[in-house]
Amino acid sequence: MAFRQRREKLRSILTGSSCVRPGSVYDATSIRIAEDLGFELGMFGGSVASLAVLGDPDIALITLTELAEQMRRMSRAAALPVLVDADHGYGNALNVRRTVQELEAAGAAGLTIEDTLLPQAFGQAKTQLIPLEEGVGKMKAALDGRGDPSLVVMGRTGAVSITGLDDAIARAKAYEAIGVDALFFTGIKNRGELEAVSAATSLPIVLGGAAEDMTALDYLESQRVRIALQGHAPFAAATQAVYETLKALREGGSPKNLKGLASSELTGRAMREADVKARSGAFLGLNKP
Ligand SMILES: O=C([O-])CC(=O)C(=O)O
Ligand SMILES: [Mg+2]
Repeated sequence: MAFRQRREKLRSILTGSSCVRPGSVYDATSIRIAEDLGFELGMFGGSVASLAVLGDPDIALITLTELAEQMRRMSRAAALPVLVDADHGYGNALNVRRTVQELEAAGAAGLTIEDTLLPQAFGQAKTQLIPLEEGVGKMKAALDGRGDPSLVVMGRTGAVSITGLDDAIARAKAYEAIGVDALFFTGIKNRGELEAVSAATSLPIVLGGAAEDMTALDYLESQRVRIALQGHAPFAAATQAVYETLKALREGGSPKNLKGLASSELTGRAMREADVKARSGAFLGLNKP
């Protein structure tokens, strides 16, 4: 599916009236599994990008080249639209523009640019934000970097839990005024905060995690939340499975007694084996009598 169509699918989620929970994806296999399970959208978080590519924590060590290459691998493997966490855009506003160009070329359906100060500043243990004006410049640069107008650009802020609700609202309104396609909030802890940001803005909302009493889809829909993240359990599940498997083998277990392995049918589906067989027939002359 052309990148444009993937982006239009993401746009239709944002302009619709339902709230979807994206599948957390991080490589070619995970995106295909999410696609096969019927997820409408994949979420490629910065944290799982760091884990999948570097095995490192989410502290802005991954480079734009590495992130974009991982995105390209996913868009080559499946047609599921993917929303990419582009962190702070890998530098200042000019870097943000370049980041948008690279992720667009890699097939992202949408991306988020956040106003967090990254990487962490010297001597500052707590998360800090860049000034609102700098955030505005980054959002402007992100929109300017778009070659395909269907690419979704989201303005993201974690201000609610860092500088407070009023500042979060001021930032969201400023990003909305510039023309971003959606507002992505992290750090919202209760219904009152969500209702306040929703009442003060009019764009579709994406919620990066929510308290237990805020997860009902009809409630989220009533607050214009169109995408609600659910963390990155698939990567944690994969890590545990690799651990258990290696441990069992290291302790002398036999490969045939291992538990929890993908069946050959599931592996075959993830490898798109039927398509490969059909191509082998068509292009390698394997179906000739
Ligand atoms: O975007 C997300 O999925 C949440 C996040 O910031 C990350 O995982 O890095
Ligand atoms: Mg992140």
